[in-house]
Amino acid sequence: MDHPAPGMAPTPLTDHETALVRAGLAVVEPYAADLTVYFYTILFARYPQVRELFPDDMDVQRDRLLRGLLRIVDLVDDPENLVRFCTLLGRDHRKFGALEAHYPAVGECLLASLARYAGAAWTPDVEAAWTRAYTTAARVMMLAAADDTRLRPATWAAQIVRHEHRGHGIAEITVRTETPYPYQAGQYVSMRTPWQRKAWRQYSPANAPRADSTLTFHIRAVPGGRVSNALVHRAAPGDIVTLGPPQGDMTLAAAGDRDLVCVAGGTGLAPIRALLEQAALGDMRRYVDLFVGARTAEELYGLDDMLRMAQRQHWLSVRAAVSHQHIAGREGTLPQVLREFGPWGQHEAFLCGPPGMVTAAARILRNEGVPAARIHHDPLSDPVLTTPLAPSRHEPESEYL
Ligand SMILES: NC(=O)C1=CN([C@@H]2O[C@H](COP(=O)(O)OP(=O)(O)OC[C@H]3O[C@@H](n4cnc5c(N)ncnc54)[C@H](O)[C@@H]3O)[C@@H](O)[C@H]2O)C=CC1
Repeated sequence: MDHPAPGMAPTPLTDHETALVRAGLAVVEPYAADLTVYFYTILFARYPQVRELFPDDMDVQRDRLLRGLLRIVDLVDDPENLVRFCTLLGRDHRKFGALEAHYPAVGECLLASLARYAGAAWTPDVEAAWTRAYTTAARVMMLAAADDTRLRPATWAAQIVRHEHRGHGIAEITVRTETPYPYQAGQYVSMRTPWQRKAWRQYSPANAPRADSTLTFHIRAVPGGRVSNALVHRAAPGDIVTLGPPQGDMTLAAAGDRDLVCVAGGTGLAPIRALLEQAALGDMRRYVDLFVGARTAEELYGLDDMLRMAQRQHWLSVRAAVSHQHIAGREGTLPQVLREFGPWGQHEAFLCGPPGMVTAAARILRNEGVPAARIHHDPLSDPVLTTPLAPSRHEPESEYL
């Protein structure tokens, strides 16, 4: 797990300032989509040199700004987690080429956008509280980025050394980094291709770290997904992709020594596979129940591999669930099948796959008495504006301003 550098703890906002920041956000929230368009318009008009840091197609980026902003506001009275989030965000922003000079520019345009949409609610007190919140977050990000510069590169070049189609638009792609890429099994990685140089997408390596600096990704081409389509249908051995720093807390270190229940939907098998490979390398003293789901039996692309692992590892049992096809003994959605087995109350859970599946499986586990802190998954891309502000203080953070 990444820890913030010492000495970064900001002076916490007072309760009054926190309330003002939250109240300000509540006023503009109904106009959030317009606000983010306005923000980028004035940012690029006032600081044209910043434009080149951003992708041509800004749709995903707008959503990320909101996500990051909401996260910061959510943590504004929780200095420890605020520092942790901003530290990761600052380190991750190195890959975009973010410089210290950009932070005041972003702050100025953000506050101007908030002021415009908050109208009369943008009082001097609200402005002062927002200025302090932004300055605090930006300062932590800048310090973290500067510290990180001394420790590791901003990005890693990786050459594709194997590219195999696994059917149903899924490719298994192995890359080798020029210099060692430090990550833990279960983490995810942002990647960019040579064809869309500003577009970064997240993928989880499907393997535990290897001595030969190779990583294998399972990537499904999704409709309109320019990066995933390029990786599946255009990329070939010899092409160079770029990796950003690893992220995510879904590692074995998070699991204590309890038995595990792992639920993997579609290509969500990747990080779960990495975790199990990592577990198999150690002295395994716990049991693992793995549920692998797909829409059709043909799409259970990684099942055989997992069944072979279960033959070698006595601690692993594997069950498959097929949701859109009648297959005796395997029919059902992952949440349904999960409910049939158990009990899971004493387990540590790792979930990965479509957000709807992860949410449904997490709900079942919670109902069985598994505390939220023992249910691990990467952040879900739920629509930001319908996400409540207050909960999930301990959810792994990852999103990118
Ligand atoms: N680190 C991460 O967070 C990773 C996340 N993923 C995500 O995993 C997903 C995989 O997509 P596909 O392979 O197309 O999966 P898919 O659409 O083929 O579905 C896989 C399984 O999830 C179930 N499922 C889908 N939606 C559900 C819902 N709303 N409720 C209950 N069960 C549901 C299906 O029945 C099936 O068993 C993508 O959303 C991808 O972004 C993939 C890899 C890593």
